[in-house]
Amino acid sequence: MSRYLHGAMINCFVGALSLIRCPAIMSFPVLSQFASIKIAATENLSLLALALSAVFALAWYLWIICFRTPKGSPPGPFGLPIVGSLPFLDPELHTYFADLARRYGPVLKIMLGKKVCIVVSSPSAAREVLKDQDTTFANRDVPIAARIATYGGKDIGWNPYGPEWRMLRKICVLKMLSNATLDSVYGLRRREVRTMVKYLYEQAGSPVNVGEQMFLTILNVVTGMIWGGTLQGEARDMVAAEFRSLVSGIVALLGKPNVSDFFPGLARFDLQGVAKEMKVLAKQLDGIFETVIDQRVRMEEEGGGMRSSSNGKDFLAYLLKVKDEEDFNPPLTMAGLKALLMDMVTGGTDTSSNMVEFTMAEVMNKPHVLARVQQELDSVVGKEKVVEESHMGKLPYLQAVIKESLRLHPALPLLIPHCPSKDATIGGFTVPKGTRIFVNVWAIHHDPSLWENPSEFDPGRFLEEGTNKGAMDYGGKDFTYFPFGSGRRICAGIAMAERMLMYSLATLLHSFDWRLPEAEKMDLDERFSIVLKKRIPLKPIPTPRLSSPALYEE
Ligand code: HEM
Repeated sequence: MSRYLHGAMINCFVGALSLIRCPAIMSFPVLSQFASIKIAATENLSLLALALSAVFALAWYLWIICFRTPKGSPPGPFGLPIVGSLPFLDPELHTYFADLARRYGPVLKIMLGKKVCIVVSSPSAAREVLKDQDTTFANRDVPIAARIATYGGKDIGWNPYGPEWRMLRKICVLKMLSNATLDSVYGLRRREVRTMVKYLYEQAGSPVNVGEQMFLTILNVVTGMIWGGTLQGEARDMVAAEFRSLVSGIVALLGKPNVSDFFPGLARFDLQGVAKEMKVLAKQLDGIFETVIDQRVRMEEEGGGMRSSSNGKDFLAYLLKVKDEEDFNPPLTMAGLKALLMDMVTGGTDTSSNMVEFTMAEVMNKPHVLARVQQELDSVVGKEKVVEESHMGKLPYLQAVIKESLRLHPALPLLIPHCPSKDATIGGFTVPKGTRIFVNVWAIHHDPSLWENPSEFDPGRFLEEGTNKGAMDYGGKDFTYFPFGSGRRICAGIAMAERMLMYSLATLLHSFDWRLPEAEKMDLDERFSIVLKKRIPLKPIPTPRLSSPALYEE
C-alpha cells in the first residue's frame, strides 16, 4: 500500500519533469534554446507552485488537527492530509501497531485514508471492547474483498451482529463444531492423520513441507465433515489440490490493505485490482460448491448409498434439509449456506495448519522441549502403539507447548476487525460509530509487563502452579491471553482447532524425529496477512522412531 501510494506520487512528479525534458523537443535548435529558457522559467514556476501547495496543505492540515479533531479522540500518529498514515504503513501490521502503542499508549487512533481506526493493545482496553461493551462492538467492518468472498458478507465471520449471524453460528456450533459431533467423527480425523503419517514415512530422509501436509489433512477432515463421501477418489484429490491455492489466495487478499476500503469514493476504480482478483477466486470456489451441492442433491433424489449420512453426520445434507425451512427465522438461504461452507473451509484450514507449522518450528528450535514432549508421549503411548485422541488428556506438557505457540504466534494477531454499532468510548476516549477496531492480541501476548521474557518460547510458564498462567485456557476470560478472541464473536471452531492441533502434533512428534537439512538455520519470522504465517515454510526431514514399520501403515 505505502509503496503503491509513494510510487503513484513520485510517478506523477517525475512524469511532469520528464515531459519538459522530452528529447523530441530538445532536438530542435530553436526550440531547444526556447526550451532552455522555458525550462528555467517553468522550473521556477513549478517550485513556486510546489511551495504554495505545501503551505496551503500545511495550513489546511493544522486547521483540521486544531479545530476538527473531536474532543476526547485517542492520541496517534498525525499522518498526512487526505491519505493519513497510509504511506507509512508497514505490511507487518501487528508489529507496526505494537510499536505505535509503545509511543501513543494502549488506545490509539490512526487514520487510514478516510477510515478512522482504533488500535487497542492492553488487557483492560480489550476487556472494554470484547466484554464490557461486547454487544456494541460485536459488529464487523467488512472490507470489499471479504464482501465479495462471502456472498455479500453473508457468512458467520463478517455478518453484522444480529439474527442472521446468530442463526448461522447456532447451526454451525450445534451441527458441526460441538463436542458431540466432533466425537462422532473421530474416525475421519484418524483416517486423515494416519494417511499423512504414511506419506511422511515414505518421504523419510527427505525434506517435507509440514504446513502443506497439515493443510491437506485438515482440509480433508473439514470437507469430510461437510460433504462426507459426496466426492470420491480422483475428484476428491483434485478438489483438495485446487482448494489450497484458492484458500491461500483468498486469505492473502483479505489481508491486503485496499485503497478502495480507505477511500470509498475510489472503490469503483478498484485501483489495486483486489476486487477483480477476489471475484475470480470466489467464482472458482463457488464453482466447487455448486458441483458438490448438485451431486449431493442428485444422490438424495436417487436415494443412493449416501442416505445414512443425512442422519446428522454430513453437514451439507443437514444444511440442504433446513434451507428455506419456515422454522428458521431468518431462513437459511442458498447464499447463506454457501457462505457457511466458505467459513468452514477457509476459517479452519489456514489457521490450524499455520499453527502446527509454527509449533513444530519452535519445538525443533528447542531440543530440550522436543525431548520432553517425546518423553511424555513415550510414557503415555509407548513406541509400540500409535497415538489416539484418547491419549490427549494425559499430555499436559504438549498442551502447554501449544498454548505457548498460540501466545507467541496468535493465528489472527489483530482478531477480525470489530466495529461499534453506535458511538462509544474506550479508555475514556471517544470512538465514533463505524470505526474499525483492531484488537492487537499479538501485542498483549508480547507485553513484558504481563509476560516474563515474552519473546522466549517457554511452555513451562503454562505449568507454573500458583500462578494465573496455569489456569489459562482458550475461553477468552483472561484478557492477557486470548488467542481465539473473546465474547460473542469468539472463534466458533475452538473445540475442533484444539483437537486437530493436539492430535496432529502428538502424532507428528511421536512418530518421527525431525531435523533441518544440513547447513539450514531455523527461521521463526512471521508474515502478516490477516492470518499469521511463517515467513519461510518449514521443510524438515522426518526419521521414523516407532518400533515397527507396521505402525506407519495403519
Ligand atoms: C488454531 C486455530 C484457530 C484459531 C487460532 C482461531 C482464531 C480465531 C479468532 C481470533 C477469531 C476472531 C475472533 C474475534 O474477532 O473476536 C476467529 C473467528 C472465527 N473462527 Fe477461528 N480460529 C481457529 C480455527 C478455527 C476453525 C477450525 C474453525 C471452524 C472450522 C473456525 C471458525 C471460526 C469462525 C466461524 C469465526 C467467526 C466467528 C464470529 O465472527 O462469530 N476457526 N477464530
